[in-house]
Amino acid sequence: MLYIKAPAKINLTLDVLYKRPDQYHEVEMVMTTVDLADRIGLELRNDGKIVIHSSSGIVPEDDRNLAYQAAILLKNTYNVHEGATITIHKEIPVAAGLAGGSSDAAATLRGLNQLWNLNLSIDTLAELGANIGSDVPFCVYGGTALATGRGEKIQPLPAPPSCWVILAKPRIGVSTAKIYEGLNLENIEHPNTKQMMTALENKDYSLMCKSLGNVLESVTCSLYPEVAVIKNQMIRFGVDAALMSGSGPTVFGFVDSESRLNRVYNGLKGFCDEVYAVRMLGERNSLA
Ligand SMILES: C[C@@](CO)(OP(=O)(O)O)[C@H](O)COP(=O)(O)OP(=O)(O)OC[C@H]1O[C@@H](n2ccc(N)nc2=O)[C@H](O)[C@@H]1O
Ligand SMILES: Nc1ncnc2c1ncn2[C@@H]1O[C@H](COP(=O)(O)OP(=O)(O)O)[C@@H](O)[C@H]1O
Repeated sequence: MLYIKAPAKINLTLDVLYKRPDQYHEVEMVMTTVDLADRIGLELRNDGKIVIHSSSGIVPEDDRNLAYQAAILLKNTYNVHEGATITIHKEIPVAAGLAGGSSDAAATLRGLNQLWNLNLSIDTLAELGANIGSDVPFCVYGGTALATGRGEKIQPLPAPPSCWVILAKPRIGVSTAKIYEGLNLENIEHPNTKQMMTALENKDYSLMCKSLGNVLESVTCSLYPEVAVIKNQMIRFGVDAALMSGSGPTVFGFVDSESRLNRVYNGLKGFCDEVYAVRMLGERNSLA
């Protein structure tokens, strides 16, 4: 059995520039992986089938599963005769703004590349992954990157300064399409992407905290007020900065001391059942 780690991502910035004729939005996002990860087990099958097992009751085990779609795409594109049993040990909350499904698809591409001895480059896998979803190419590379286009154009960035990340997910799932649809393009407060990139280059923690911004946050908060409630609680318990990730509803906060981490974590645990304290992974090569 081959095991591959599929980490969650957070969006340090998420900006929307305009709506494209293909109905996607042109975005500019600084993304980074965090150490909250699904584990994907891959086993070779000689009957050519792709079979999915998932530890989560809510993730589909059929062709709606993004890992299944990734495997079929790779198999058909490269005319592979073998199959695979793909076991997904789910740790990343589903429909949370943390790219769990995209990361499972990306890990499947990386893992099957090994299992089926395809010797494809990481760039080829990322290009293929764009057919599954906009966040899949970033997840193929991992680490920290600027994502543009509809999210599939990836430019590597330096790892963020070291700190703790607290994630809290209210008990709702959010549809990404619905949140993008709700965005009023006439009235956007754009985050300062360049400033965030400078913060990463200089490993400047306080500038990173100041530069966080996500144009989808107000859309999700107006549909689901509990997201704003969690963000305010996080700030009240003492994080240095907090932001919603992706289309939500997960909110993340940063602290740079362990004593404050414990205070925030325990405070949030009092009224939110899905709270995680993790490290950023930061670098591309941390995807063993
Ligand atoms: C918002 C983000 C930020 O990282 O993440 P999540 O909240 O999903 O984690 C991403 O842009 C989500 O990427 P992903 O979840 O892969 O989206 P896709 O499957 O490609 O698209 C789902 C739907 O979202 C909308 N969409 C997505 C990407 C984009 N640049 N513009 C869009 O308008 C479209 O309506 C599309 O049909
Ligand atoms: N392997 C998978 N893990 C999680 N969700 C999946 C997977 N495959 C398909 N999905 C579906 O993708 C949708 C989005 O899930 P997810 O990727 O967790 O969220 P997000 O896009 O907010 O980061 C869910 O409706 C879920 O049913």
